[in-house]
Amino acid sequence: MTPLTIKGLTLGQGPSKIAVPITGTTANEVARQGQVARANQPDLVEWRLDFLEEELSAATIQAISQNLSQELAGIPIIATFRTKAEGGQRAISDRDYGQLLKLLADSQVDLIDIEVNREAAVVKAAINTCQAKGKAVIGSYHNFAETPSDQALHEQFAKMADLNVDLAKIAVMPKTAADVLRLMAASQKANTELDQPVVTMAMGGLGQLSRISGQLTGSAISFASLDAQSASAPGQFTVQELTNIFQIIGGNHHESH
Ligand SMILES: O=C1C[C@@](O)(C(=O)O)C[C@@H](O)[C@@H]1O
Repeated sequence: MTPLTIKGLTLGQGPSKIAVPITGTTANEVARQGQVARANQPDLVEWRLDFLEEELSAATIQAISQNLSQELAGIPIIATFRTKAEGGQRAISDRDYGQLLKLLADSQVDLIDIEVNREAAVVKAAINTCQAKGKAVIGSYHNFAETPSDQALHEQFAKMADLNVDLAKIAVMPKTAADVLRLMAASQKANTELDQPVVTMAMGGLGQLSRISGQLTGSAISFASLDAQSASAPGQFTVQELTNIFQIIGGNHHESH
């Protein structure tokens, strides 16, 4: 695995980095959450565009990303449109998804989340465009229903590696303790096999341990909500909680690899 450095922040080396999602439904609310996020000094901020109830025009994306980038003063920004099909707020056609990712490639964000299971041509073109514009691509796969088999998890990581993404992220829903442990083991294995850093989580209360065990699993980023009301996925700690936990357990040191 080769660590990835963005705006001076190195992912895949040292402690797991904390990303705070911004889930505002209006531009004003996004700006307000951006201010609160900055006060908490996270390593990264994730702008969840699927929460926005405005039209995702080029002008809107430019304006909001520029505002966030100024407000966050150097904190790297991830842009994510989590599609309904993968547990997000809004449905989108493959064509519109591809268009949106192109707009994001021209915006002020630093990393772009791309769901790798959309139409293959759309995914490939979007990855190329984003990387050509200097953005880091997070290949992502979310399963809100279950934890797929070990083989299926392996195949998802392999697909992301083939697509040459910059980070490979998998989030699953565990139904049993064994599912959580399988996800963590798949993460640890992928972390030793893939060239890119991995990001993994088992969602929900059952999966919470997976959000604080990056030193074992290699997960390079853990997502934590601004407050208990604005979680972007089940099982997230708040940023204050996660910061405290990482102070106690030493965050994440990759010496074991
Ligand atoms: O990919 C992820 C991970 C996540 O789903 C979580 O479970 O923390 C939260 C999302 O906002 C983010 O895009």
